[in-house]
Amino acid sequence: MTTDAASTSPSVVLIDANHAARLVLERLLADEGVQVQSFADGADALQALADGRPIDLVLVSRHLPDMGAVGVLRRLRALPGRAVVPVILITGDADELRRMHALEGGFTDVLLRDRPDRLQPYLRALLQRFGTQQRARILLVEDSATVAATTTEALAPLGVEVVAVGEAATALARLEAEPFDLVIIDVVLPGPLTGLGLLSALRSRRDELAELPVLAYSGYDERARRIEMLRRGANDYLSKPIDADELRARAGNLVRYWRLLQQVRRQYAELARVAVTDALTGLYNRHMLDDLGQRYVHRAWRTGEPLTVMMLDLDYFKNINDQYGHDRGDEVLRAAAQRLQQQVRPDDLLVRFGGEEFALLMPRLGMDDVAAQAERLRTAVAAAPLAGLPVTVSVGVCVWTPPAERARREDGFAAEALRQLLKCADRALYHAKHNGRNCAEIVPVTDPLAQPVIDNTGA
Ligand SMILES: Nc1nc2c(ncn2[C@@H]2O[C@H](COP(=O)(O)OP(=O)(O)OP(=O)(O)O)[C@@H](O)[C@H]2O)c(=O)[nH]1
Repeated sequence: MTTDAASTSPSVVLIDANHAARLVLERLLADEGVQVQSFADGADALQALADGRPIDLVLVSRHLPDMGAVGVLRRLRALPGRAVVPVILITGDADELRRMHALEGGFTDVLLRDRPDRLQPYLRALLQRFGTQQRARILLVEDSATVAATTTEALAPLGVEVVAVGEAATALARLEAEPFDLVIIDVVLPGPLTGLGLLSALRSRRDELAELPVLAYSGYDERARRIEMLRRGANDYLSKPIDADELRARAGNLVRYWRLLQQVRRQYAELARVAVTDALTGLYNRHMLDDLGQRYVHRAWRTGEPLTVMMLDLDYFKNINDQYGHDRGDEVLRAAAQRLQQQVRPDDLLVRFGGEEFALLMPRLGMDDVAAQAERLRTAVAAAPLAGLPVTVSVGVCVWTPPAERARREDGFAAEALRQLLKCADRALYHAKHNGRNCAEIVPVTDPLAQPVIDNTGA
């Protein structure tokens, strides 16, 4: 029986004389999205396998009407293009000795007939590999059109897209412009940039092309050349004439390695994002304030430009929770964060400091403008309801103007200065709350490392 399916799914040949067992396996394979060709005897199967179409896996039972599984394996290996296709022996009993025998005899693996479910992990791995390679793009850098054509043909069963270029400089331009998962480079190339030059150009970059997998190959199988390519950062090396099976296996490995690396990178970036983001409001959290805030302090010290630190705290927020529930309180917090975010400049740093309190760092904002800015933020919150409720905010502001004479500061200065500036803004906030809320209090500071004087606010 032959199941027609899209040529993009993996192909499995099943050879089993037992009709019922065949049906079970066919169903299992079809459920996994695999194309199945199944046969009841060895001769028919071998005849079908002789046509050279890509096959990803062969499953064969121990006893067939016309020959044993070992006979199928031996004849299969002699067919063109079938030297490395994985062949799994299906058997009713497999004690350790028999299993070892089968593996030594050349079978890839042994599976028990009454445990067809054991086949599933094998199939999943196959499908995963297949799925990964399907979408992969390979750049082939080869000056001979004939070799480029045969190499592209050899890679075809992987389901990858192969783009062939004849020169290293063109390759570099394509790599800069489009995403690829692997570069296959002929070591000897025409033009000023040889294969070795292209490899060095990639490895000396500062972007992710520096790590893009490179499979180098050459017709001159010199040990020294091979070692030099590997030393310069090639991930693998092949000698011409290229063995198509070996090329596919090596290229497939490198593509998988690259995909895995990309996946790990994406996960790492996501983790890093989550670590500095407040889940409720989407604003940066306090960790980010500690980290980025020190850079704001360094920049102010380096340039002499003022830095304003604000603490903004929603008024009587507990009442909102008590009266309307915690969920509504959350909605108000989200809306407040959004409202404030709309008011700040791109290089201001707004974070959720905790609870119903926000911190805002505004570089280059000095005493002349700070009152207007604080008032703008305060009125932005009070102007319209947040999540349907009237809300006001109190603002504590600390404005730091670095002195005209600035010596180099010791390590740890920025962290401590930031801490003091936040403390100062927090004390100003306390005054704003004390003075009736829905207002701003501003404190000027020249040296954040000296205890700031709070009581001379312009309140
Ligand atoms: N819904 C919600 N409430 C929170 C969250 N974090 C803190 N709170 C609540 O915010 C309230 C803060 O109350 P208080 O510190 O007494 O301050 P307040 O009621 O805003 O009063 P003043 O700041 O003095 O104007 C507490 O009830 C906390 O439980 C949160 O993530 N979601």
